[in-house]
Amino acid sequence: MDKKFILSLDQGTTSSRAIIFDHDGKIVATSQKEFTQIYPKAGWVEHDAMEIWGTQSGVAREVLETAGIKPQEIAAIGITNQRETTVVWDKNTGKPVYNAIVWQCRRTANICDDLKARGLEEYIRDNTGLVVDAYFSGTKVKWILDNVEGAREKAENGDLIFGNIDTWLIWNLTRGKVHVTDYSNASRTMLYNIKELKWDEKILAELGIPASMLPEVKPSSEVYGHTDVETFGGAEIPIAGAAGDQQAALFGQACFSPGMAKNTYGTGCFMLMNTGEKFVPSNNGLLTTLAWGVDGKVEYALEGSIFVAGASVQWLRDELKIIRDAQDSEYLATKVKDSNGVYVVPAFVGLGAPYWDMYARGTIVGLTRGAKAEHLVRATLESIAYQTRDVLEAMQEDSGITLQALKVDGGAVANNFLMQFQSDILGVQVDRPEVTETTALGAAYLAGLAVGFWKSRDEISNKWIVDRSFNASMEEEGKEKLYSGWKRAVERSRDWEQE
Ligand SMILES: Nc1ncnc2c1ncn2[C@@H]1O[C@H](COP(=O)(O)OP(=O)(O)O)[C@@H](O)[C@H]1O
Ligand SMILES: O=P(O)(O)OC[C@H](O)CO
Repeated sequence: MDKKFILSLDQGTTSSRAIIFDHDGKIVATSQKEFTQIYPKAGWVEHDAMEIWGTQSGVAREVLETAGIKPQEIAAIGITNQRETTVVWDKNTGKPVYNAIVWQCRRTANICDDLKARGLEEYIRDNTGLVVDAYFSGTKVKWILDNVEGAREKAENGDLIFGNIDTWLIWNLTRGKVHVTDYSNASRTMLYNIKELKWDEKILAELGIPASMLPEVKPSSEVYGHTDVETFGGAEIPIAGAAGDQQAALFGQACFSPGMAKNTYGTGCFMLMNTGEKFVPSNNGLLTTLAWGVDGKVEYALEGSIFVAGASVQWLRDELKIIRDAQDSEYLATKVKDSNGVYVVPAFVGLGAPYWDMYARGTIVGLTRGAKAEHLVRATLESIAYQTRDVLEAMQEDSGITLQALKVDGGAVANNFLMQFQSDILGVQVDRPEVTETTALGAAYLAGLAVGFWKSRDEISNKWIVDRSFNASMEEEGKEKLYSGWKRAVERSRDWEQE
């Protein structure tokens, strides 16, 4: 049977998605399911790893059925995932010993403080490219070993294994045959030495994590194994690519040359710039990370990680209940001419780049008696654009490159008000491509390249098509005044949580 499609599995923070792409890189069918967000305490975030597997395998089967495509027509599967989120499971039973600890979770802030107090910050930055923060997987693994009864003993006996969501999905898709990750995901653990390309023994020892728990690190475009015969009605489909969702989006946006950058607006917002085969350290609060391993080499990226972007729109919808749907935010924001001096700093889980403040918390400032729900909605959307300016400035400083245009993608780029305000506040053109599911597309490209479905990155670059460009039209003085208000608001949010 002709293999005409690639199936991409995009396991995000709030939903599991399966998308089928054709040879033109166009979406043929999509299936998506949201899953439970678990908040056991303030600042803690968990997912049920079995629910993640259940929803992800469910949407994969569903998308094939609804599109009327047989599993035998799928040339390969590509995996992309929310990064850093940590699963530890028993390799004999396949059962997680604890809920997945999500990248946003702040419970390990004290473990991070301890690493800093022991003087490890510089070593970790130089060797993993990361700042010491509860964001990354390493301290989450330690927390599980320290807090789940019997876990440390089992881990030391070699019974427990660790993985981010890519590893967890590949393990389940192959029914426990394959325990791997790719370079991009490994680089988010704070356990992987991105210069020497190996697990870092010193950090593992400092955190007390047995090396036997760790997956084998592989290129991002390679056949890791095949799906178990029972998963997709008898077909053994090659699993041929994997990358963390932000790196996959960089690939899907065809940012293949040094200096090319994209910003993805999902739950959080993540700006990545390709820096080629060079490890570029940051002096301005960004991360250095592995973009991918492809064609026998690894490439690096600079990253600005913003923890809360679209999630703040979900907060307006689910907690404040002032919008019914994320897309209502655009209509409400445009009903007022400005935010009336209101700033929302959505530091619900602390602040990521460039501030790295685990103790910052959400703040609303500038309220007056005339402040309306519309102003709050507008200020929330504007906060996404301001945070992006914070990281763009850091990135231009670190790379020495002034961006002429920014490629954007992710769920929230559907919001035209946000995109226009983004361009205005940056003073940079914002380019939205036709396919905004760039994360899934990047994973599809990685898998397709591994099995010869696509031949080269050049072939892929030619498929990138712009849908709409937004051009900056705000005058300089007004723009700078608004931005300086944001900087003052951020200061108010900092160092708040005292636990
Ligand atoms: N029209 C919109 N305006 C603003 N935010 C939106 C809009 N549509 C979706 N979003 C936000 O985008 C996010 C979903 O984007 P998605 O790329 O699917 O995220 P993730 O992969 O993190 O789950 C949600 O947080 C949602 O609130
Ligand atoms: O689920 P997303 O798309 O918000 O991505 C989450 C990031 O991978 C966290 O690092």
